[in-house]
Order: sequence, then C-alpha cells, then structure tokens
Amino acid sequence: MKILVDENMPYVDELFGELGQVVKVSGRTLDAATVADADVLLVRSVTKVNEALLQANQQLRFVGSATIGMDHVDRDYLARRNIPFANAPGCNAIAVGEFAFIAMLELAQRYGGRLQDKRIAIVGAGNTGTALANCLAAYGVDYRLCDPLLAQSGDKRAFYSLDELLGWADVISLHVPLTREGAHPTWYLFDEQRLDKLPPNAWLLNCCRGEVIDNRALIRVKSRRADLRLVLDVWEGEPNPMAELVPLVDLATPHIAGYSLEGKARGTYMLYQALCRELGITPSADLNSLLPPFHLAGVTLSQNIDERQLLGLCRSVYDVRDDDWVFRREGLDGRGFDNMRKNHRHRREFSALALAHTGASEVDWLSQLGFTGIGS
Ligand SMILES: NC(=O)c1ccc[n+]([C@@H]2O[C@H](COP(=O)([O-])OP(=O)(O)OC[C@H]3O[C@@H](n4cnc5c(N)ncnc54)[C@H](O)[C@@H]3O)[C@@H](O)[C@H]2O)c1
Ligand SMILES: O=C(O)[C@H](O)[C@H](O)COP(=O)(O)O
Repeated sequence: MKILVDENMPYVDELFGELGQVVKVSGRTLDAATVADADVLLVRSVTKVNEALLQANQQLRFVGSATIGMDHVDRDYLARRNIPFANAPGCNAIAVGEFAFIAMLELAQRYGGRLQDKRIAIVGAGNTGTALANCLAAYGVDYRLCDPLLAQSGDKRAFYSLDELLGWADVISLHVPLTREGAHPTWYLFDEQRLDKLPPNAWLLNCCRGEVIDNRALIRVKSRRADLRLVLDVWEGEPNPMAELVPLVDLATPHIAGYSLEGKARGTYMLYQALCRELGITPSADLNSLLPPFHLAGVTLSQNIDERQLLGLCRSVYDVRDDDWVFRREGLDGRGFDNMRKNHRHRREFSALALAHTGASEVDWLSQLGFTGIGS
C-alpha cells in the first residue's frame, strides 16, 4: 500500500510505517501525476484536494487531512467517488488557544495595562475559540462568545451578536472556519465597514484563516487608526502575505498558531486512527510515546505570580516573539513562509511544563490554564 504524505507531517514513519510504504512529498506542489498510484493520501491545508488532483487515480482508498480546517478539500467530490475522508477536529485547538492567550499577554506587557482588565470577544466558539475561553477563564479574564450557529444549535453558553461585541470588547479574537455560503459566511467577515467599527485601542487577533479579514482594507484602516493593535497568524494570499501589511502588525507569524508538537502529533495520530478504522485494524501505536521530553524538568513556584511572571512562565514554554522575529526576517515570500512552517519544531503546549509549589503559592488556576500540576 502506497501512503503519500505531506512532508510537513511529523511522526508518519512511526505511525504509518507498518501499514505500508510511506512516501513524503511537498504538499504545496503536489500534482495529479504524483498522486496517480497512491492508495492513501495524507495532506495538510496547503494541498487542494479536488478533481484536478485525483482524476488520474483510480485506486485511492482514503484521504486524510491533519488539520481542523477543511476549506482545501472538495468533500462533495470525494463523496461522489466514495473515497473515505477524515480530518483532525480539535487536534491543535489547545495550541491555538494558548497562542492567542500568550499573544494577548505580550500585547498587555508591550503597551501597559493588564490582560486581566480587558474584555475579550471570541468570534467562533468551536474547538479553538473554546480553548482560548478556557485559558481566559482560568486566568479570570472577562470574555464573551459570538457564534450564531452554535447559538441556534442549542449550545447552552451565552452568545452575543458580533455588533453587540464590537460595542463591548477591548480585544477581538477570530476562530471561525472560512466559509463563503450559508447564513453566516465568514469570507471578509471583517471588511472595511466592520473594521471601521473596531472600538478605540482595540486589539484584533486572527488565528483562523487570512481571508476572514479583507487584508487590503485592514491596511487602509490601520493606516488611519494608529490605535489598533494587530496579531496576525494567517494572511490573505498565503504563502505571500501583503508586504505592506506586515510592518503594521504587532505580532506576525506564518500560520503556526496550531503548530505545537503536541497538536501536530495529535493531527497525525487522529489520521492513523481513522485509517486503522477504515482498514479494520486495531491501532497499536501510542501517541504519548511520540513526544520528546521537555527541556525543563519542572518549575517550583515559591509565591503567587503576577501577570509579568505569568508571561515569563508562558515564554519558557513558547516565546511567540521568536517566530515574529524570524518571520519578519525570512518569512515574507512564499519560500520563506513555507520554510518556516516546515522547520517549525520548537513549540510545546503548557502541559509540557510541570509546576510544583512550596505551599506559599496557589497553582490550581495554573493547572486549569493547562500546566501540569505536581503539587508541593
Ligand atoms: N492558525 C492555525 O494554525 C489554525 C489552527 C487550527 C484551526 N485554524 C482555523 O480555525 C478555524 C476554526 O477552528 P476550530 O477548531 O475552532 O473549528 P470549529 O469548527 O470547532 O469551530 C468553529 C466555530 O465557528 C463558528 N462559526 C461559523 N461561522 C461563524 C460566524 N459567521 N460567526 C461566528 N461563528 C461562526 C462555528 O459555528 C463553529 O462553532 C478552522 O476552520 C481553521 O480554518 C487555524
Ligand atoms: O486548519 C488547521 O488545522 C490549521 O490551519 C493547521 O495548523 C494548518 O496547518 P497546515 O495544514 O497548513 O500545516
């Protein structure tokens, strides 16, 4: 069985090696001829999976995408051809939630004031939005959710309209899929008109898909609104972000908000489980054994920590300023953008760091934030 895999998917040899011959390819440039004799195709978000890619292949048994987003996959076409498909919902939700939380702590530190005093609007309350909400709740930050689809579906949480939240929030964090149809499409959800309604001194974070914000309009609005603070992990026109936009952004990264080692491992593992199901095999590999140990054995806290110290703790797990710095230097063209993503292996989740305390400090809320608590 030939298993064609995007080269940016870690742990494929360990997980799929026993199921067939693993062949690694560039997902960005994958073509129909290369896919023609594959039995299994495993992609990431940069591969458009559609008729053009698959028409020469008559033997494909399974397509998997190690991502949450599915806007790159023509699922109707796969269904018409009876090709089973799986993605990895939730695999990198914790990574995205922690990324947005850390970015907010960075902005608070950079511009004064405390994150704890801000009001946060989370637009899209699915896996990643909820992961951010969990971080904010653990730290005691006031947040509200906007998700008309979940509101209609009977989700019992309190929901607000986007316009209500634009009148309430200091910070807006975007966590929606990219959709062009339906009652609540998200393509250019933040067009110029809506960007103009951002409250004074607002922070706007986009960790979902670049095209949820009209990036040209954002350049125009930001050029006349110096008060706005921007965190962009995703860009219209990836892998070529608009060069004029990057200097206007406080924290700029190349679509790596979900790129914790844990998140990537979970993504590959979820596809491994799905393929095993499809083949009628019991999965034998263990997810936890894939991850390397964290470089810090643990941290002992001797007193309660303030926001600056919390940021220090978060930075010891993942320092977003490193990625921002490299991105501005190397990531601005397509090759640099993709290279940075391909070589991105340094980030862990809060759970990698074990926290002990001496008794004088309170660490329960840090466990809720995601750190591993090991008591006193
Ligand atoms: N930057 C990254 O590395 C990264 C990582 C993971 C996911 N993503 C992107 O983020 C998106 C969200 O991920 P998720 O795991 O939270 O997905 P999800 O499907 O769990 O949640 C998305 C939520 O958005 C809601 N929604 C849809 N349209 C909306 C609208 N117009 N207004 C408000 N809410 C709306 C949906 O009802 C859903 O609850 C993914 O589709 C993917 O494109 C990016
Ligand atoms: O949708 C997702 O899961 C994320 O956007 C994911 O992190 C994208 O990463 P990629 O597949 O492009 O490597």
